[in-house]
Amino acid sequence: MVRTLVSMTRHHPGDFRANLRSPEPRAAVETFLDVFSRSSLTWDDLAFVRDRTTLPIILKGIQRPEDAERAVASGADGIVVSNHGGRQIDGAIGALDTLPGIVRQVDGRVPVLFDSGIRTGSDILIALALGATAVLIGRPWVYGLALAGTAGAETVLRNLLAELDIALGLSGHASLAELGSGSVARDQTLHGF
Ligand SMILES: Cc1cc2nc3c(=O)[nH]c(=O)nc-3n(C[C@H](O)[C@H](O)[C@H](O)COP(=O)(O)O)c2cc1C
Repeated sequence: MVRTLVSMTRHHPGDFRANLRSPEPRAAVETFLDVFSRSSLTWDDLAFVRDRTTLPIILKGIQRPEDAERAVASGADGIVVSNHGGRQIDGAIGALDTLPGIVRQVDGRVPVLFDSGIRTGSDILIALALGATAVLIGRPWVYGLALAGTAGAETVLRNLLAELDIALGLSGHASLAELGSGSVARDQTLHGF
């Protein structure tokens, strides 16, 4: 089943049928790597793209301060701290846990956007307090879209903004500008916070 699903994500019906007919089924992990990894891509490719466009380049999926540094050094105009939906590997570090270290490393040189699990206004507040320049929403607005089309997506976003207002007020902040690492508390023994 895994092999079938992965094959379908390639949008190559021919490959899909060929895989089904294969007398030697490939290991799921081998197929996964074949589909999702491009071992030929390196950081030099980012510099190559940078040299050829004046469009902003925002690099998504950053999880380590070292990679954030390389992204900035390679000319990225911003980064997105993200765990890609957390569905690629069990036990991966939570994106929020990586945020403070990356924010420290980037030190304001480029915007640090954040996604992964933003579901409520409090989630937005926490990410901004930990230094995100802004947050991105992945699945929630898609759920709204599925339920009620454009109006559903709008409702999801309006609810998030309303919740953010309430969370700000209830936590004693008059505006987003007042948010900082002192706005949130956390077990100091974890992840070097
Ligand atoms: C169906 C689906 C496909 C995705 N495909 C990609 C992808 O190709 N590249 C990527 O960087 N992130 C991908 N993501 C991750 C999202 O861009 C986003 O980082 C993630 O869903 C976390 O945000 P959320 O928790 O608000 O959904 C995908 C997410 C979903 C649900």
